[in-house]
Amino acid sequence: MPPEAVIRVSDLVVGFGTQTVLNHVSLAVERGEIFGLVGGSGSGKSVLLRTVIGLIPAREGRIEVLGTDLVHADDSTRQAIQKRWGILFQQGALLSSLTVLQNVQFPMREHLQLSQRLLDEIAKAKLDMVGLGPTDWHKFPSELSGGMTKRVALARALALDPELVFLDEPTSGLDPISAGEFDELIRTLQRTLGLTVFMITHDLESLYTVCDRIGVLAQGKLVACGQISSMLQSDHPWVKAYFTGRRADVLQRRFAQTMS
Ligand SMILES: Nc1ncnc2c1ncn2[C@@H]1O[C@H](COP(=O)(O)OP(=O)(O)OP(=O)(O)O)[C@@H](O)[C@H]1O
Repeated sequence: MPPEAVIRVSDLVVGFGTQTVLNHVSLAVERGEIFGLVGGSGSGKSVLLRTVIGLIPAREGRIEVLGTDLVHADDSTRQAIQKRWGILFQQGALLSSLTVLQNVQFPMREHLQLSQRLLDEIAKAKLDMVGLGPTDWHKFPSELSGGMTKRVALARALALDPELVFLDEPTSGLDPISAGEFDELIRTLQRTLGLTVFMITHDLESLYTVCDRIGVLAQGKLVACGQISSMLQSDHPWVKAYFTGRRADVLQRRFAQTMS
């Protein structure tokens, strides 16, 4: 049986005014994989993610998520699908007036009717999953480090037990050790919870270590899509420069060792 696509984007065209940002982009993200989307600054990665989750309208094309055509879906169908995904926005986007625990409970309050005791229990369990404990429960976002903020945002993204999570540059702004730990956390959660992950990243290390497949956007098109090994063989100038440039050297050697 062919793998099941959790996200299927076909011939997508998105633009603003006279600018076409995505020009007939097609891609599929399979169930259970970690798909990394990469591309130069301004290449349309965030626009693609925002269009898939319904924040930006498509001019043409088809977007299917979890088997539902979202371009033509009515509000209630769309809301039912939205409950099945979680999103980690770039800066964490925590509500500054709410504590860590309350931030994680926020989506549950919106979508579920649970007692306060149950909300507390679930939120604490989600925070435990991302490595945060009782000393962090009652802190406000301003009292958190960058890494902790990302962890709280991830716990919130997991609040409704999603099948699919969207991560917008999950390791940006983290030092290399924290970024590595966060990558490991994503991988562990993806395996234990059976998640499908769609993530935008600039982080080469993440692309090498956690992504099962990678898609590359350039000039409004998906110019490469596949495993890291196919990125290393690509003739596209941007893909070549990105994956085989000097910065990529150490990772490439490490990758070659693991493959031999
Ligand atoms: N709401 C908007 N209105 C008008 N233009 C927009 C809007 N959002 C994005 N754009 C334009 O779309 C293009 C792609 O932007 P996008 O944010 O998707 O880039 P990106 O690949 O995510 O970049 P980065 O890696 O720097 O975050 C840019 O030219 C940007 O100016």
